[in-house]
Amino acid sequence: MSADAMKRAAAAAALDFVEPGMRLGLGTGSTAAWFVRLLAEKVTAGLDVVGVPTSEATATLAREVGVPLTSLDAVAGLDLTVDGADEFDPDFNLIKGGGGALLREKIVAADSRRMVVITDESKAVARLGAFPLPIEVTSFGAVATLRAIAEAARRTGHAGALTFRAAPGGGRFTTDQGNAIVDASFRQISDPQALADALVRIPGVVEHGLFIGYASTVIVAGRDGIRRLDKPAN
Ligand SMILES: O=C(CO)[C@H](O)[C@H](O)COP(=O)(O)O
Repeated sequence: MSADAMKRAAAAAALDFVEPGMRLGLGTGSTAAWFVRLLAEKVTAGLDVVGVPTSEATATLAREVGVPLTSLDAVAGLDLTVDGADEFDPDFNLIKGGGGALLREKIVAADSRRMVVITDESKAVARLGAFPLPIEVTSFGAVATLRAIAEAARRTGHAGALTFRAAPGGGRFTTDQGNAIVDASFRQISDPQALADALVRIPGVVEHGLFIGYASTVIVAGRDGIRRLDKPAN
C-alpha cells in the first residue's frame, strides 16, 4: 500500500464513528483531507452532518466537495473530531501542527466529545519529539518569545534547535490567525506535560502542538491493514 493509500484507508475507517445528525470537527492535513472527501461521498448519498473546519484549507476543500459547514460559535459543542497527527505515543499524546493549523485544531478538539486520530504506522513513536514540535507565537516580540521558549525548554530538561518556519515563497510562515510558528527540534520530549505547562506560561506563545489528553482513539493504517487503538477508560 502506498503512503497515500494508507492515509485514505485510515480516513475510511474513521467513517465508522460518524452517525447521522453529528456535528463534526474536520481536521487539517493530507490524511484529514481524505476524510473530508470520503465524508462528502456519504453526504451526497444522504448523510446529514455538519462540519467545523480547522483551517481555511479544510474549509475550501469542504466547500468544493460539498460538506456542509458551520462555525464553532453556532453549535453547542461537537460530537466528534477526526484529525491527523504528526506523531503519537503509547499514551495517546500527539504532536500536531505540521500543517500550521494547531491552534484551531486544538480549539476544535477541546470542544468535541471525542477525538479520533487518523494516522499511518510512520507516525507511531515510543517517545514524542522526532518530529519538530510546532509552537505558534505572536509576530510581535517573536524573537524574544523564541528566547523564552529556549529557557522554558532548558528548565524542563529539553534542548534543541528552534527555528521560525519559513513560508514557501520566502519570509516567515504565517498561520490562519496571522501568527508565526517556531519549530522546536527537541528529538526526545522526556516530559510532555512539564514542557506543555512551561510553554503556555510564556506570554507570546499562543499555543503549542502537544495534544495531551485529547485523543481517545487512534486509527493506524499499515502495510498489513488497519489497527484501531482505544485509550483505556480512566
Ligand atoms: O496537525 C496537522 C496540521 O496542522 C496535521 O494533522 C498533521 O500535520 C498531519 O498531517 P498529514 O496527515 O498530512 O501527515
